[in-house]
Amino acid sequence: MMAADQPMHGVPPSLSAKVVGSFAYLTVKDRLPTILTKVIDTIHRNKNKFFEEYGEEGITAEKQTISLLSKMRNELQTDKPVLALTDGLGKDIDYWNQYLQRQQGVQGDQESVSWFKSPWLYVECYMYRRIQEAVWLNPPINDYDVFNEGKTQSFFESQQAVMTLCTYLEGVNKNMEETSKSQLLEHFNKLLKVSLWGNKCDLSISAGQDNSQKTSPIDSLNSLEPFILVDDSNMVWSTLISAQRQGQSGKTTSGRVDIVLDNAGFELVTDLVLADFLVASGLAREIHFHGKSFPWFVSDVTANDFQWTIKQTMAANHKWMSKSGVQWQSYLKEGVWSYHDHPFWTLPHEFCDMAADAPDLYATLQGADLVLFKGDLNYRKLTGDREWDHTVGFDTALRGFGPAPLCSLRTLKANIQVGLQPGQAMKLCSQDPDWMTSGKYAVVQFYSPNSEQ
Ligand SMILES: O=P(O)(O)OC[C@H]1O[C@](O)(CO)[C@@H](O)[C@@H]1O
Ligand SMILES: [Mn+2]
Repeated sequence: MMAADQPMHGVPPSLSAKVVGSFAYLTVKDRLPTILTKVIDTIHRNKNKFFEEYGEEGITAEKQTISLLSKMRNELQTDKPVLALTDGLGKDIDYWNQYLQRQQGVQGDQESVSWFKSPWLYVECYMYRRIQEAVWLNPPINDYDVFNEGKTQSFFESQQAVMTLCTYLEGVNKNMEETSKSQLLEHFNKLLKVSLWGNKCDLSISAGQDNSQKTSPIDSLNSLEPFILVDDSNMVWSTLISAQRQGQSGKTTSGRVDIVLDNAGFELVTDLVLADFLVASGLAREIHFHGKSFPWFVSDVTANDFQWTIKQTMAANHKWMSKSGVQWQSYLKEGVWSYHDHPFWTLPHEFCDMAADAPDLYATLQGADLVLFKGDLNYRKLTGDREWDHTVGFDTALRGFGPAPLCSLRTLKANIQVGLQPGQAMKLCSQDPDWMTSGKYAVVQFYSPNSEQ
């Protein structure tokens, strides 16, 4: 495993809060402490609930969790060294502690691996792991999801948009038999873009503020088109088409699509709707969803969120929404859809480390015909969260990561972007200085290992 920021020929340094005034700096200085304060507040507000469930033990656990979190907030704000994990509870602990040791080797000594001096990707991931450590160390509240309230709220606030989307899906699926290939392509493009823009709705960029979808997701698509900086959706389409094979019986079978999920709430619904369409249209045979094994980056999907969302959709008091939920549940039951998690998704590693550090996960992804990576954090990990020139190719920034044809569906919320045309970034900078962090722009960026010479 390479530690981040290791000097390597031609590979730029990691983004870091050590660059005063940078987006990384502002995130570590302001946004992360705000998130931590909200977590502390949430736990405190739920004190009575813990008491009702567990009595005095619940209250003691609440106090101890808060004290560990306040301690961490203080370490962060005073730029203290990153500490080894102590919970001994996750399968991931050795990976985290080895990563820290390597960072110490790269950055010089123990002192220098601190919150502001280390790679941003590393310390930001580490904060979420330390939140989990504080919770895990405190039974009986150790299975409490500190971000659950925000995730469920964002789902309920997007109800109108979810209903619109499920109604649209019903219209598409109902006429599938008579759909021509060009109509199919049109539906595919729409639902891929809905899933793309669904990524605007994460809760971590807004430090937990309301960020739900209020307008019709289908109607907004045309006006959003100019904000897509790279659009490789035609390559995603052709990958799906070329994965279709004629079976012996003359029946066509299609490929497997893996979706590396990002946020719960509206974004997850857009991903489920896309997955439903891919199966119903025969563009995919099987969908594997990948989520997080513990609460992560405020709004990311865990197994619990995944099941909860499908149950809520089933139980909705809206004909097409509940029909969709029932369909999704049966896809899961039949194994057409499956949900997976792996500790690697909640490690700080760049994805180019996956083949060496999580070979089982890499091999799993190799079984897919297409892997869709949702969201900003996945993009940061795909590209290593490094100071790449904007015109560097996506393939270069992936640094050998390519288990299968892959596509990033991401709205820009961090100052990294590769694969742009010469001059494109300069123009954006002059029109809209916040273009990389506002979530207003997006990319559909594709790479296939099969097209390598
Ligand atoms: O949910 P997403 O799209 O991965 O976004 C996570 C957000 O958190 C950040 O890491 C910022 O703290 C950004 O990269 C991004 O804005
Ligand atoms: Mn997220």
